[in-house]
Amino acid sequence: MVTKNPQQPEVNIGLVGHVDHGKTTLVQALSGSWTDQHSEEMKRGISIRLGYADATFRQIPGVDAPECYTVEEETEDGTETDVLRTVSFVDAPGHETLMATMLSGAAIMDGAVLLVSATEEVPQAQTAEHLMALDIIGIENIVIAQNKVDLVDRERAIENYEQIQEFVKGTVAEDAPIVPISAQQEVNLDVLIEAIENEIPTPERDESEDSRMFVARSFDINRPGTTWDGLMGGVIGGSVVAGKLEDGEELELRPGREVEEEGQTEWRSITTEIRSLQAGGNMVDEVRPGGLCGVGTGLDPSVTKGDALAGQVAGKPGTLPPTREQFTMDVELLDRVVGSEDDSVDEISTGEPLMLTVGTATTVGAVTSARSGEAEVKLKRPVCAAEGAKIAINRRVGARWRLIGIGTLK
Ligand SMILES: Nc1nc2c(ncn2[C@@H]2O[C@H](COP(=O)(O)OP(=O)(O)OP(=O)(O)O)[C@@H](O)[C@H]2O)c(=O)[nH]1
Repeated sequence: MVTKNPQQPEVNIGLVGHVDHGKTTLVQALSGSWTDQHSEEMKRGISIRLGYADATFRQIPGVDAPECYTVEEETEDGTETDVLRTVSFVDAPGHETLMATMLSGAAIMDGAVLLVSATEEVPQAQTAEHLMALDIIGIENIVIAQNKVDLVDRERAIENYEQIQEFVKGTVAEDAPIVPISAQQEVNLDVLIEAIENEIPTPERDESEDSRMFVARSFDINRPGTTWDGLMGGVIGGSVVAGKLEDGEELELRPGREVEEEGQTEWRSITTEIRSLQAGGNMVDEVRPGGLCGVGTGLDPSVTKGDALAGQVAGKPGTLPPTREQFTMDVELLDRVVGSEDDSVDEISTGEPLMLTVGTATTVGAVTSARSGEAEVKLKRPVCAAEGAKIAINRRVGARWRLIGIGTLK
C-alpha cells in the first residue's frame, strides 16, 4: 500500500455516487494517505467536507496490462517500478443534504469515478444527481465502478450491470467503461486503475496563465495535526486550478472580507504573501494544478480561522476576476428534479431564494428579476467569478435544496 506520496499529484479525480456505495472504502484501498480531518469524518460515517487522498499508480516492468497496474509500494528488495502518475482523489459526500459540498468539489475535478453498488437498484437518488452535476459542470471523463460485487451472485451482478448501462444511456457517461470491483476485498482494482489511466488523462496545463487557487478550507496555524515549520500566519487549503503559485509571491484573495466604515459595509480583497507551501505532504517551492495544497500566509490567524475564507479565489494581485454581489446569468433548467419521478422544474420566479455554487463558493441569492432563460440574483455573500463561469442552481424543494439547473455568468 502506498503510504506517503513524495510527488505532487498531477490530476484530481472525483469519487462520486450515492451514500454508502463505497467511495471512502475505495479511496482507502487506492491510497494510504489521509488528512486527519478525514479520519474524523470516517468515524462519523459520512464525509462532511471533501476528503482528499493521493495515490501513485506504478507500472511493474515486464508484466502486461492489466496486471501491470498496481498501487503496491516498491518491494523491500528494491524491485524497480515506474511511476505512471500520481493522482489525487477527491471524495465527495454522497449524503443528499451535502450536495453543495459535492458541487464545490466538482469545480476542481478533472474527471470522475462514479461508484454504483451492485447490491441496490440503479439509479439511487444521488447516483442520478451526481451524474447530472458532472454533466452540467462539464466533466466528461468518467469511469463507472460497479462496487460490492462480492456481495451478489453472478446473475445479480449481470442484471445490475445492465441496469447501469440502461441508466447512463443518453448521458455524459454513455461511453464510460463499467468496471465491476470490490473495494473492500480489493478485487479488480488493477482493471479500474487501467480504465482511469485510459479515460481520465491529465489535462494540458499552461504555467504562464494567471494563477488561480480555489480555496476549500482555511484554518489557524494552531490546528492540531498541522506542522508548519516556523510559520506564524493563517493557512488556506485548496486546489490550484491554473498557473502556479510560488513561495514568496504576493497573493490576493477575493471577495476578501467585509469591512465596516462609517456605517457602510463593503467587501474588500485581502492581500498577503505566500510564506510557505505544502503539497503531497511535503513543503515545496511551487504548486501547480493537481491535488490539494496548503498555503501558509502572512495573514492574522483570526482571519483564516474556522474556514472563514472557504469559497474564495486566490491569485496574483490585480489578476483576479471581479467580486460580484449580484449578477445576471443565462439559465438552463433541467427537465425534472433529479432523483424524483414526477417533479417537473418550474420556471425561476422573481423573489425566490436560490442556492448557487460557483467554483468552491456556495451562497444563497434572491432572484431580483427572472425572464425565460435568464435570471438576475442578489447574493447574501458575494463571489469572485469570471464571465462565463458555470453556476449550479439549487431550489428549495420540501426540506432540502435540489439541483434544478445550470447558469452561465453573463
Ligand atoms: N462487502 C463489501 N462492502 C463494501 C464494499 N465497499 C464498501 N463496503 C462497505 O459499505 C459501507 C459503506 O462504504 P463507504 O466507503 O463508507 O461508503 P461511502 O460511499 O464513502 O459513503 P459516504 O462517504 O458517506 O457517502 C461500509 O460498511 C463498507 O465497509 C465492497 O466492495 N464490498
